[in-house]
Amino acid sequence: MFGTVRRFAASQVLRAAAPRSVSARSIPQLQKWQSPLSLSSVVATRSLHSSFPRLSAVSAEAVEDVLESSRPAAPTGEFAQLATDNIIDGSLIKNIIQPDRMGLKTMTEVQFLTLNEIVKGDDILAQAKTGTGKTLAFLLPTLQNILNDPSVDPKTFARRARTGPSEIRALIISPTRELAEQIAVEARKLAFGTGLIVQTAVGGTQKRAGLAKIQREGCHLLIGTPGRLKDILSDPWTGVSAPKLNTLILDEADRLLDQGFSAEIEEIQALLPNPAEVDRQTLMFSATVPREVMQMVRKTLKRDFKHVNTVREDEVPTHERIPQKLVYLRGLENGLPAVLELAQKYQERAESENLRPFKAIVYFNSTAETKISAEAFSSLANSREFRMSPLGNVKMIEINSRLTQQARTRSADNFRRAREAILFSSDVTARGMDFPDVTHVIQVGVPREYETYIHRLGRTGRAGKEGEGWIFIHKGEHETYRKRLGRLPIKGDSPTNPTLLTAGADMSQPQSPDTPEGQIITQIQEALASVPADLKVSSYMGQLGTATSSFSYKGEAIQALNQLSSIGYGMATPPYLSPRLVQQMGLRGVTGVSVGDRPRESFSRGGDRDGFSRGGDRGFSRGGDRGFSRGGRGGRGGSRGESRGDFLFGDRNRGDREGFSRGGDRGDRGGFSRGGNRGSFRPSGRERYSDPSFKEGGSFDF
Ligand SMILES: Nc1ncnc2c1ncn2[C@@H]1O[C@H](COP(=O)(O)OP(=O)(O)OP(=O)(O)O)[C@@H](O)[C@H]1O
Repeated sequence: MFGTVRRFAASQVLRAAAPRSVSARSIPQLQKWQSPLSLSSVVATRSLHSSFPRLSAVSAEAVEDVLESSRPAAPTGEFAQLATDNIIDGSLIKNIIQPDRMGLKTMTEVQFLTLNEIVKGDDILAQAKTGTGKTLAFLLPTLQNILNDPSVDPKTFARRARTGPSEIRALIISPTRELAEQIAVEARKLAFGTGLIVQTAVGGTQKRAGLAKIQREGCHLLIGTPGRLKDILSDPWTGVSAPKLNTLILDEADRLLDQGFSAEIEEIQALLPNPAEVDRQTLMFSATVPREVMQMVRKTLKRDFKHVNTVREDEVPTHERIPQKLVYLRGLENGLPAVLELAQKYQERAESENLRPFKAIVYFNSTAETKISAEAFSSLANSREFRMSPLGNVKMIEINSRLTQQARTRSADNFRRAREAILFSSDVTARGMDFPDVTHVIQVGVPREYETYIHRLGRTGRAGKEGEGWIFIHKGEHETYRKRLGRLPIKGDSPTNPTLLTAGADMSQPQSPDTPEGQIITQIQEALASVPADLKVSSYMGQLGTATSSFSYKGEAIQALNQLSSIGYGMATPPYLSPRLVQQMGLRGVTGVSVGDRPRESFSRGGDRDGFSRGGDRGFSRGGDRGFSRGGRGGRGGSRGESRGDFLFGDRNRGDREGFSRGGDRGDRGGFSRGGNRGSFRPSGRERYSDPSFKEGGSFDF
């Protein structure tokens, strides 16, 4: 309502009558597109509390309209009709429907239900399952609204005239860099030929080059990650400001409003024009909206915001049609063999049953696990035997916040393009990333939050396609699993007839070369043998935080990790933990903890199996080159007190928090580009344990 007034006040009304621009009020044709949402206010409060228990924290007066969950699920409305009816500009629609462009025909439910409200200017909280087209749902009406703005002259754009860096009309904030870039790609496709200029501001990229581009070309729609946006907008020297901003969009809104980002989002809002002077529409989109963030939602949206919820009341907020399976691992060391077995079995089936080839994302809770797994599988993939196998064309790709932004973008692009691949990933890709044809999402360990599970799973089965979800956990994590994920439709694997034999195999025993599972385990053990020792230590340390919080008993977690280090990694002894860390983690007196301040080398020596000796001491001396030395990890060298030695290798210094744990990998920060004391990373030489798993217990300084 306010938005309508704002957009079509005075002189704007004239413009609204022009064929190109559209007003919900002035164009009668729009009425037939009027989403049922506007009719649902009478049931708002009831449905809010009875139908969406996860949202029960919202106070009744905060929400004016909530879409009844019983609405038809089928998408309604052809895109082409929107142009015919003069609701959306013809160029935008052409870009959507032309087969050589986006090639889409019909709106999805969330697109249909939010279009009218956004064009009208309402504040919206939209909740729809992963992969249901939320990006286009906010981009299309937002670009239309910019075109509707009479102070934006498309002819000027057509001549590619300079528009200036302070012409920003809409701002999209995304929690990760990859997602911001993906949205920008989509926005540029959509805006093609309209003259609208889309720019990005993401961390890890050269700030100066990005700024110069904005200054040179101007900007109507700016898409970025919180830190970089704040940097740019708060620095008067950049010349980039948004005095005419009409629309603020928070994608993955719940993530942006949780503790990790909320302060920055507030700071960005403070840099925008005062909403009392320049009316602003705020849009929030997410697949999940946990109750903890609802207070922030209320603070950020207007009192009369609309809540569009396409998640039906009888439905868990994930794709019910995607089969999800739980597999118990005998030991943590069984995780990678189980991944390989799953890949092999599927690929064999794919060939005979003509299924899509294996394209999987394997999620881990720590960056170090993604690194060690990618390294082991890459080495495996280089073997002749593997290349000749049905998995021979599968690309092994790694993505996490420890990589440079360039490498992250390259990994995401490679995986997007790949037909057959495994992406070993931290949570940097868990939200919003739209990789085509992902057949499997495999989660190793219990994810730290329910929402994390849902978003990760959402990388498969997108846009109506098939997919499978798998979760591998140690039996010691059962209780945490039950509490976090117990209500989801995840089927336990049959104990009597297990799908993955390697998951339950005793890996401490010699493996039979005559059984497929024996071969797989040997392959993985050999591949891990070639992994440098520092990676093994960092993986152990990375998992120390996650395991001690997801296992019911710390002793069991330590035992499982020690077994992983010896049987899985072939280490002679588990890494030593400094007395201080042991105390901070409450591990004093726990059986199996190796307390000590020994030099790093002493615990890193490769095991007695062939190949481990290679990865031994040498690995540590190279440690700095392996991507761990960036970001001012402050004094990794010999001058540092050895008492902290055992932390020099963990990816705890922040890397794996990539965005989804508090203060985590925060999209814009991953590249250490700032090196400041942001989040929990302190480059002062005082290492800080910031593994996501410590969320519950807080971070530790030592
Ligand atoms: N109307 C449509 N018809 C068919 N496909 C569509 C339509 N709209 C979007 N898509 C496609 O669906 C896929 C998922 O869209 P998108 O990435 O926007 O999902 P999302 O809801 O934002 O998911 P997430 O919650 O994971 O961020 C994309 O490949 C997109 O091109």
